[in-house]
Amino acid sequence: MSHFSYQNGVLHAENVALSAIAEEFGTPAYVYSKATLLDNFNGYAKACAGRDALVCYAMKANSNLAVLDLLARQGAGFDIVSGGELLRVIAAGGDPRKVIFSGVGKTVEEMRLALDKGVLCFNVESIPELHRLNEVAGQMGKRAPVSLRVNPNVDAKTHPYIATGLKANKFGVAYDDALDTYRAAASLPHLEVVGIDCHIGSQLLDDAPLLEALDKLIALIDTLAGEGIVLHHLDMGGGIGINYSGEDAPVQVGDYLARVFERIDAWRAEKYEGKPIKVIFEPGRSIVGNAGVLLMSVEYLKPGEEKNFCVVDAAMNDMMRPTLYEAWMAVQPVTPREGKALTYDLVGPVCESGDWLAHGRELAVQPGDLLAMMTAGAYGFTMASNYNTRGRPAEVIVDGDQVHLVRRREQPQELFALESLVK
Ligand SMILES: Cc1ncc(COP(=O)(O)O)c(C=O)c1O
Ligand SMILES: N[C@@H](CCCC[NH3+])C(=O)O
Repeated sequence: MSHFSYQNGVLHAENVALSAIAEEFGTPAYVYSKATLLDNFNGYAKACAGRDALVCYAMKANSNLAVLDLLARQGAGFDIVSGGELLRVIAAGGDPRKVIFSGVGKTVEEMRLALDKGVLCFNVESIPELHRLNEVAGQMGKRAPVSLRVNPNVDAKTHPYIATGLKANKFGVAYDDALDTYRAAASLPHLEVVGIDCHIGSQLLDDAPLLEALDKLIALIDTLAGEGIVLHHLDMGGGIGINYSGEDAPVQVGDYLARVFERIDAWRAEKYEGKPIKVIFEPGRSIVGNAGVLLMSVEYLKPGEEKNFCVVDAAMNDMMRPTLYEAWMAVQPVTPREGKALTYDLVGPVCESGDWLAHGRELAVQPGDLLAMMTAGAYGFTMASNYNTRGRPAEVIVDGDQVHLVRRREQPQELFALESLVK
């Protein structure tokens, strides 16, 4: 459930009017609802209660330290894809022993850092990566815990740019090569094979492809067990979608997890005398997506013969999803006004024709009005850039009637502070 609602004609985050936040912190600004964030995490935690299961929040979706801290305090682990993300987890008070390290391009330095901090597992994506990790662990006198990211070749039925589980994608080890890759991993002295994982794509509305992937992983675990390679955990990745349009009907997290556990329990009962296997999930979007909005102001209205443009102070550098995926994001006035609505393209000040946030929206607006892009908490700020020397937005967390500035707006001078002139 999301805690953004109209109260007395003004859009609120929990008990705080977004207009008050705009006045205090300026726009554009990302505003997050703590209650929504925790509700979403607790949806996973409840479905996992009493089981050997770990929810490793995929922090690429939103890695603000305050968000990580709130989730760590609920017991979350983290799915990371860089050494930088690991340092964020630690800075936020998260436990590295609950960290899963994913990604196709881990560097030697990143492997060293992760081994030194004692992460739970490396999700390895290729044979060369296995060899590099074996070497680095050997130099450090350690054994690296390893899971193979298997690419189960199932169609996630999502936008091609965010599907990851097909043969054509760069991710993971091909299903048909997985057995040989496990044998290679098991033969390396400084690796300890502990698990298996997959992540087939993002914004999945239906869990059928995920369950299909699960069946394939189960079959592989059985084959491996037959060879004496016994796995201790099964990581389903992330991918559960959210309702962007008001009409998307994503599978409920509780229902999906129940179906996963039902299959796993039946399989373990039949083949392993009921001995459980640890289950890991790596959700990102379904934890933070509907917990955030991007608050912006209308700068100019430009009526035209072909199109009307509503120029706002947020842009593609603040929120990439429309430009990158042609993603449809809901936009709502903070204080809806009476009067004639026009059809607008919502665009930012960046010098690119691709700088748009929404196309063809019916809006009754005037310059100075506030708009909120809804469901913007995931892959919003984390994908923001400084293009056009634009400072990235402030980030604010609302908790009931309290407002916390959790990242201040970047100032222009900070954007070139690392640069120097040719001597
Ligand atoms: C390896 C991995 N795990 C988890 C996630 C989180 O996915 P989502 O935000 O769709 O839950 C991603 C991103 O798609 C990912 O690449
Ligand atoms: N960033 C993407 C999802 C990619 C997920 C990362 N593997 C989005 O906004 O939808």
